[in-house]
Amino acid sequence: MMLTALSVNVNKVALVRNTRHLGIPSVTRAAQLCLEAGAHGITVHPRPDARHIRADDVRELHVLLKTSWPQAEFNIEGNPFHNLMDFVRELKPQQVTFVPDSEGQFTSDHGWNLKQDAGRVRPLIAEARALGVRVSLFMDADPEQMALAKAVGADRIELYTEPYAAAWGTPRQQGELDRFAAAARAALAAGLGVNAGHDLSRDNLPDFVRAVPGLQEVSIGHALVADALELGYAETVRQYLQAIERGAAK
Ligand SMILES: CC(=O)[C@@H](O)[C@H](O)COP(=O)(O)O
Ligand SMILES: NCC(=O)COP(=O)(O)O
Repeated sequence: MMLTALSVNVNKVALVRNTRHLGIPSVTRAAQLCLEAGAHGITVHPRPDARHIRADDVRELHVLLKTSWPQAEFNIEGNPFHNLMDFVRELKPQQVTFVPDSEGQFTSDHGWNLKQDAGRVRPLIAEARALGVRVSLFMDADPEQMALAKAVGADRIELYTEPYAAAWGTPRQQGELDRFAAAARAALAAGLGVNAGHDLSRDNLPDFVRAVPGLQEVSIGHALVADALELGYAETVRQYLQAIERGAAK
């Protein structure tokens, strides 16, 4: 059975770093320690307002991965109509994740509506793929949109998991898991790979991994960095990898 890859999102390391002009905590050192502990990749979301990840962080992480971690994946997220495509053209990461966020948005909180956006994103997906970059579309758990994601040229979708995370541990949990499983099945049936992310944690991860078929990658940042403040990066990554393994176990 395929093991779900863990991609660590280091946005929040950059957020703390940006509150002083001292360069600490280091984003590249956080990535190094997470990769040494077994993380399969690094994710960044260089928002246009540079509230956390800055262009220099993206370039330095690209060099770190290329020189020291060639088997690890670099996943750059963002809105392709803002600053994202400049990074895709310059760095050609293994994966780009198109996220329909507005410039000042508090955080990502919805997926694409391809019934209205397909025509706009199609050429940018084609451009990224022509550069050899895998394209993932940030999507709500809506089975109807999955065939559209395939038709517009995406390789994968990333399921926006906040609704599941908010339901975890409540009577709504199973209903949300069923909804996400149905969306994943629709994505797989359409020939798409399945990623997931947003508000995933070491507590809610096992149930999600167990319920959602074909889950290739989870990208996790906020909760993981919060845990690393208590446990350190290495122990935290170890516990997140264990959480994935617990979910994958029969
Ligand atoms: C797309 C998504 O759900 C997250 O990867 C996003 O990067 C979160 O952004 P913030 O870290 O700015 O909340
Ligand atoms: N795509 C999700 C991601 O990269 C991190 O989201 P979060 O764990 O910070 O909510």
